[in-house]
Amino acid sequence: MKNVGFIGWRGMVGSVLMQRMVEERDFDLINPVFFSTSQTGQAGPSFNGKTSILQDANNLEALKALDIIITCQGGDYTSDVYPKLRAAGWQGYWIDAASTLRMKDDAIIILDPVNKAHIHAGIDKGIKTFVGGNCTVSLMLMSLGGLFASNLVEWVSVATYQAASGGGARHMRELLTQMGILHDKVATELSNPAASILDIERKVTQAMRDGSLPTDNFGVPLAGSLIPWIDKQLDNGQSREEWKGQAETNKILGNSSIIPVDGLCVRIGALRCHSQAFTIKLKKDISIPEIEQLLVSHNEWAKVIPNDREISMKELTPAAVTGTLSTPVGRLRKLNMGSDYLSAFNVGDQLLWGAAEPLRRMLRILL
Ligand SMILES: NC(=O)C1=CN([C@@H]2O[C@H](COP(=O)(O)OP(=O)(O)OC[C@H]3O[C@@H](n4cnc5c(N)ncnc54)[C@H](OP(=O)(O)O)[C@@H]3O)[C@@H](O)[C@H]2O)C=CC1
Ligand SMILES: N[C@@H](CC(=O)OP(=O)(O)O)C(=O)O
Repeated sequence: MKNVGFIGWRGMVGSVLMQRMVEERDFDLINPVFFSTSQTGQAGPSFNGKTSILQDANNLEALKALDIIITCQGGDYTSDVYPKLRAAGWQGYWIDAASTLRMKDDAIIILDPVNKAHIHAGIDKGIKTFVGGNCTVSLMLMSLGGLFASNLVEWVSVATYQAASGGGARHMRELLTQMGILHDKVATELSNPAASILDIERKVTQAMRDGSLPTDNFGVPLAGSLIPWIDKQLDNGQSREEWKGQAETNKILGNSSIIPVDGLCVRIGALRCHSQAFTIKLKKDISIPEIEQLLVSHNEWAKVIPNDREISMKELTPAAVTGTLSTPVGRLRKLNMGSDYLSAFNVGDQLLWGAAEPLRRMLRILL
C-alpha cells in the first residue's frame, strides 16, 4: 500500500475530503499518515480503524518518506514546503487544494470528469504535481462540460454568486453572526405584525452602517448586502478570481486557442454553494434539446433543470444543492441577442466539486 500523507485534513476543506474518503472507503486502499503544523505529537484521527500520532508538517524527512502528499493546508504552506521538498529530491506525487502551483507548467489542474485524458497523459509524461482548480471554474466545467467538449463555445460571460465558505470557516461564522445581530436588532418589531417595515429596514440598515457588525474577515457587512469583489485587485481592473476564469478554464481544457471567459465575481450570503449566471456565445445555433442532451451526457453529476419557474426555485438553489455532488444547470434559453446566445445558471457545492472531490479522485487515479 502507498504511504499517503495528509496535511490540512482538519481544516474545512480537509474535513470534507476526509468525509468523502470515508464514504468511498478510500482509506482501505492506502496507508495514511496525518500531519499538522500546530499539533505535532497529539493523537491523530482514525479513519480506517488505525490511530497514529500527528507528525510535523514541516519535517522534510517525514514528508520525503511518503509516496503521495495531499494538502489542503493553504497557499502559504505550499509556497514554503513544496520547493524545499522538490529541491531535496522528493519524487512523490503532490496533490494540492491551494492555487499556488496551478498555473505552473509542470502542474496539471485536476478535474477528471473533464480532463481525465490530460491527467493520464501527464502521468505518463512524468508529471508529479496535481492541483485542484478554482471552485467557480471547476463547477462551471462540471455543469457546462458538454458544450466545451463539443467545441461549441465561442466565449462565456459570467456573473458569480459566491458563498461565504470560499473565504474559509471564519468567514462562514462571521456571516452567520452578522445575520444573527441584524435579526436581534429588530426581533421585537418582527414579532409585531403592525410594526412598520420601513422602521425595521431603517434599523437594519443603520446596524449595517454603524460598525455594530463584526467584519474582521469580509471587511464589510455581507448579511443583507453583497460584496462585488473577490480576491486581490489586478492592474487591468479584474479581480484575481475573475482572472482565474479564463486562465484555469483554458488550462484544464488544454486549449491552444483561448476561449475568452470573463465577468464579475460577487460574494453573497450563501453558505457553501456557489452559483453562476452565464451568457454563452455558441459557435453555431443548436436547439435547446440538443444542448440539454450534450450537458447531461457529459458526466453523471451534470443535471439539467428544466427552465420552469417552480422546478428552478426548488432544485436550482444553494438550499437544494448544498452537501450533494450534483452540479445542476438550468435557466437554459436563447437570449434576445440571437439564437446563438444561450443563458444558463448553475449551482454547485464549492467544498465538494469545488475543492475536495477532485483531490480524492486524483488519489484514486494514482492508486
Ligand atoms: N475554503 C475554500 O473554499 C477553498 C480552500 N482552498 C484551499 O484550501 C486551503 C484551506 O482552506 P480551509 O480548509 O478553508 O482552511 P481552514 O482555516 O479551515 O484550515 C486550515 C488549517 O488551519 C489549522 N487550524 C487551526 N485551528 C483550527 C481549528 N480550530 N479547526 C480546524 N483547523 C484549524 C489546521 O492546520 P493544523 O492542523 O496544521 O493546525 C487546518 O488544516 C485554503 O487556504 C485554500 O488554499 C481551495 C479551494 C476552496
Ligand atoms: N476564491 C474562492 C475560494 C478559493 O479558495 O479559491 P482558490 O482555490 O482559487 O484560491 C472563493 O473565495 O470563493
